[in-house]
Amino acid sequence: MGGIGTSPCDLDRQFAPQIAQLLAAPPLQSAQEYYDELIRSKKHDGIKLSYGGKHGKGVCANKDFAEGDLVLKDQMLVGAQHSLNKIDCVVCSYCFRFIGSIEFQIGHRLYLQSLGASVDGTNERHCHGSHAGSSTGCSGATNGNSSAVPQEVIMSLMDGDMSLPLTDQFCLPSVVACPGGCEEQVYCSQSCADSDWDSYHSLLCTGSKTEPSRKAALQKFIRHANETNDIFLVAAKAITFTLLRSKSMKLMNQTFCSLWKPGNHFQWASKRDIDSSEEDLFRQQIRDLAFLSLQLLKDAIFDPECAPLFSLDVYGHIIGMFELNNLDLVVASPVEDYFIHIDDLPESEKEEAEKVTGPLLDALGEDYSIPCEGTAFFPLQSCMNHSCCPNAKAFKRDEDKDGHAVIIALKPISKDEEITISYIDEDLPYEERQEQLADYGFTCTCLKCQEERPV
Ligand SMILES: C[S@@+](CC[C@H](N)C(=O)[O-])C[C@H]1O[C@@H](n2cnc3c(N)ncnc32)[C@H](O)[C@@H]1O
Repeated sequence: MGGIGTSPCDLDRQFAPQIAQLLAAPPLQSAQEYYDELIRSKKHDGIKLSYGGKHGKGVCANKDFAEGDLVLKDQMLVGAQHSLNKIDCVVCSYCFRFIGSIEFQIGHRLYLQSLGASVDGTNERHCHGSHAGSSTGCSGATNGNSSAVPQEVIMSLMDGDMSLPLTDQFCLPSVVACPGGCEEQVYCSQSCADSDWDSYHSLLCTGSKTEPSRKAALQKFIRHANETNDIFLVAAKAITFTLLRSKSMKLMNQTFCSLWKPGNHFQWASKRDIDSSEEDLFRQQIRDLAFLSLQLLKDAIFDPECAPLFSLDVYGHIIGMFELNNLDLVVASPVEDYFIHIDDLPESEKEEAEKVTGPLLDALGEDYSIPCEGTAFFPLQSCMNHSCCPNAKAFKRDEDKDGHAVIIALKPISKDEEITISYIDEDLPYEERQEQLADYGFTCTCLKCQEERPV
């Protein structure tokens, strides 16, 4: 691993050939089989994958699209809400749809605000992704004043005893509990609860059904991730997702193939902000943090049959993929829609409604509209190559209420044309664009870059 010395992880040495195989570009045939099946099963008729283009894999149109058309709704393979964001939004832990009711969302937020609590039970709100280079931003700052609302009101909002005006127009799915009995995960339906259990959560649940020593180990792992970087929670999900599908090296390779991206090896974090003389030390610190996180995870769910999956090299690859690809999960808040609706009412109705809603809005503060935010890996979006003059973009519409990635055509796209998105702010000047794209391991040579490149 570059200039920072030998890996502290014994598994890296013990299983070097298997790890190399796991981290190598998947054979074309496996990749093709995987993506063809994904596109077929999810009925993504409008797109197809291209292999062996000048930037590796890419996504092409399988039909003509007009400007504004929906190109793709991509379901995440693995994702998680940011720890801190759990204070602001209660969402389904599988599909990330808001759940409960508008009253419950407001009551829950005011309740936690009144405790001044963070999600792991300590008394301070801390920022996830606190190390430099983390892609996880720090939202969840509340500037409201929950003490202005009596505790009884907060409790009756949470318990469903109090109804706010016109919330029947903003119905949310009711809350389904975790089958393992933990209070960390909640769902919008039994099918989401079951899918989450089968895909990841059966190995990560800290509920009463989990054996006590494993439960304690999991709690330690989760606490460490909450205190350092919650990207570790998503990485753990990627590992459990692979584990639950794989009981042999071959199966493990096939599953892991869906998570493979070029250029992500061993880059623990963005290098751009760091003075090169400090870089080795910095990278070592990040690696040590990840190693500790991995040890805690191993204490909880190690499976000797899939030992290479618990190597630091593999953990680093997964973290690198999430950090560098900046795969944001965003779901707009129905609480925002609700207050906008109240604000848009005819004056007399508005005045009446605001007698009840006004104090709650004041108590929530400016951040009343915070969306659900997290990190996710979207299997097809992540096959889209970059252009500084893209023909598509990720853009949620009003009707998109869950954690899917939604890709919309920015201009007409013809059948067989490559679909490109911009990984960065494409309006930045040429030099800044190239600097940011260097983190992704390439220099952009799109038409716009060719035109703007200084001679
Ligand atoms: C999210 S992946 C896109 C899919 C990728 N081509 C593949 O084969 O899986 C991002 C990686 O694709 C390559 N890539 C994407 N857009 C590119 C571009 N405009 N020029 C050069 N390489 C690009 C880079 O290796 C980048 O790190």
